[in-house]
Amino acid sequence: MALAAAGRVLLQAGSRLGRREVVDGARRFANKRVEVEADEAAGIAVMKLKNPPVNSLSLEFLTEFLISLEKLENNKNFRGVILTSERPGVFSAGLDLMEMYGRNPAHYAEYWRAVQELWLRLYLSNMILVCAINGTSPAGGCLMALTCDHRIMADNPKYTIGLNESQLGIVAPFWFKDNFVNTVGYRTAEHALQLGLLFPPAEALKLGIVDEVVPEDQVHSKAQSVMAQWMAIPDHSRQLTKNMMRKAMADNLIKQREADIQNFVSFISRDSIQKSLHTYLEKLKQKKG
Ligand SMILES: CCCCCCC/C=C/C(=O)SCCNC(=O)CCNC(=O)[C@H](O)C(C)(C)COP(=O)(O)OP(=O)(O)OC[C@H]1O[C@@H](n2cnc3c(N)ncnc32)[C@H](O)[C@@H]1OP(=O)(O)O
Repeated sequence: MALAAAGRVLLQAGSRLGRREVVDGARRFANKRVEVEADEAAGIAVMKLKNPPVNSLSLEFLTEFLISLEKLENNKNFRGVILTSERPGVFSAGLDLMEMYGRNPAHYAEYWRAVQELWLRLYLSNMILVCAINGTSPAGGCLMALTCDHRIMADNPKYTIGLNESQLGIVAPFWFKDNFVNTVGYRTAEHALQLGLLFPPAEALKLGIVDEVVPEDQVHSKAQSVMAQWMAIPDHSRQLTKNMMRKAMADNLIKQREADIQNFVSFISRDSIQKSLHTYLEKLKQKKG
């Protein structure tokens, strides 16, 4: 119910957003931060994250992304979505640090609700989600990929993926942790989460964070062929199976959603946590100079 109500609000906002055009038979919805190439005849859409410079998951990005996803979910002709980055090199830098630094509690609460919504919508999507990870994908970026049914990563040792929150002096919340544990197993997760490890493609493959590693120029063609394989499975049996595997974990967040928001707000508002974020942001700046 809560998801449906949130969806209606998003759709109302969505009707005021976006530009449409038809390119090579595929409809393109181009919001500012998300580009969707929607091939209705094939039943497949490619969603490209487009939030320069590093595809951080800002509140504006999350709103636009959720609107685009909702449009696809509401059109029964669409059965599959390929998630990728419009900027090869960075899939997503994760949650936007500026949404969690120096803001007020009401802003933190609004932001966290949107982050929860992103995870719930992707994790519980009835559509087939294939992630074409064409760049680095730390923390929230990794979480987005973990919600997908199949993950393909570009074979470039410069790219890394994982949940590095610990390195920032923050803590991955229980539902990030649960999604990670269900993907890589308890011991690997315990080790990687405490150290905030980021893994290059070959290691990510060994641990099961990604399902395949392919040469960089083949990520998209591979995503299309994997999608074709998944599309051959009857929707009803695939969807019921997905729901059976995922519902309990999603319900666990849904029933504690408000408490999780309060927990985030009080954690992120602490002086010590704000100081850690400040230090991390400074480090990012220094890396440039
Ligand atoms: C109880 C609950 C507790 C709280 C739970 C919170 C869970 C948090 C989850 C997260 O996702 S936290 C975010 C984690 N992300 C990172 O650690 C990635 C940081 N970024 C990088 O490592 C690099 O930027 C990059 C992604 C490897 C790309 O490197 P590149 O050299 O291409 O770009 P940069 O010069 O480093 O960055 C350009 C520009 O973008 C800013 N920026 C980078 N990442 C973020 C971000 N996540 N949010 C906001 N802004 C970001 C960076 O500072 C630069 O800004 P300017 O200096 O140009 O102003």
